[in-house]
Amino acid sequence: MQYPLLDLAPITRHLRAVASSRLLIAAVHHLPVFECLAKGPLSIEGLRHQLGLQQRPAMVLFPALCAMGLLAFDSEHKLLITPLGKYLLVSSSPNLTGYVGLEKNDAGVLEMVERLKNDGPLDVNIGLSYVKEGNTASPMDDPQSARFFTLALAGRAQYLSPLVAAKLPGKTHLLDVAGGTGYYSYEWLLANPTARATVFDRTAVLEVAKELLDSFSRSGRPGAQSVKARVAFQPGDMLTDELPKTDLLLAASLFHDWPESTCRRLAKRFAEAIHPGGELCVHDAFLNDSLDGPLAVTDYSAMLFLHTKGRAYSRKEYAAWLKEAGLEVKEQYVPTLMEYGLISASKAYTGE
Ligand SMILES: C[S@@+](CC[C@H](N)C(=O)[O-])C[C@H]1O[C@@H](n2cnc3c(N)ncnc32)[C@H](O)[C@@H]1O
Repeated sequence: MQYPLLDLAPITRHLRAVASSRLLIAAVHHLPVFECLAKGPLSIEGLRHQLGLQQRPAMVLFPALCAMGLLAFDSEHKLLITPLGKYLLVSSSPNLTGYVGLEKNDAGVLEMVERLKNDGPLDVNIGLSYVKEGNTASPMDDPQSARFFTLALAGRAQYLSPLVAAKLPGKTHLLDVAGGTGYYSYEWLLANPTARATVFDRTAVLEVAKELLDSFSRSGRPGAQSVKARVAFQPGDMLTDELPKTDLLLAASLFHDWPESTCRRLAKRFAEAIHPGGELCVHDAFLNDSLDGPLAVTDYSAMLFLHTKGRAYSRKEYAAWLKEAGLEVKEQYVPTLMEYGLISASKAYTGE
């Protein structure tokens, strides 16, 4: 790779923008967001109730409309329509509602509307990408689709992992939960030549990770050959199985696949797996604490909403779960690239 790295964010921004276009059309033509607010500002909860939306779709839609400059928060943290957003009211003359409605019956828009209204697909037995929960069949357990979804993330992980590895602390053992390709572990082991790592994921995903480790070891990069013997692959269910104890736990692009209640549960499970003095690092893209952007992340959140059980969260939301799990959250935010960054939290020594 060439250094300094070129930020690939423009590519993912364009990719994700389609999901937020669908949010915009849905908000104007299928959920009367602007008409509801025409009577005056409403709290998030107030607007959510008027629209009949559950929490997750509301927290995908409202921040996105703020990031687009169409809604904003007033001094009482109520949502209002901005001067730009007023052009999406049928009572405004002129307005762009007709123009925005050209694609209102597009299949992708209708799918977004269904998922917004229902907080996910109508058929709850549809296997969602990157998610394995309970007895519902998951594409991550089917060899063919697990390979497809895992390899789809390989380029991003391969590109970001040297940067992430350089910013992670040096410890003796890394637990890469839901590690996918395992690239974050391989790069971290290259940077920490005596450390070990465990990649924890579903069996079918780990089959792909093992092949990628083989190529990584044979890449000819100095030290790469020594990495293979220091990696363990552990198949399992991170929601129910006991996790190996570790002094550094990485949760890369993981929490955003899950609803808030599961994120809380995961934070607790991860905190339990960390030795006193150890650290938990989250590599992800974060909403502003004010929940009104940035646009690149609200676009991403719309895409995550369509394909997983999650959405993008703010650093404040992560901090609350990690604190609740007994960890000490660090103030520092370490940006990487492609809108991602690292936040971390440590587990206090017990003094034993
Ligand atoms: C979005 S991918 C992230 C992969 C990797 N951390 C990365 O950043 O490239 C989420 C991963 O979570 C794994 N996963 C989902 N549900 C799981 C579960 N219940 N137990 C273990 N792994 C799970 C998936 O198989 C997938 O590899």
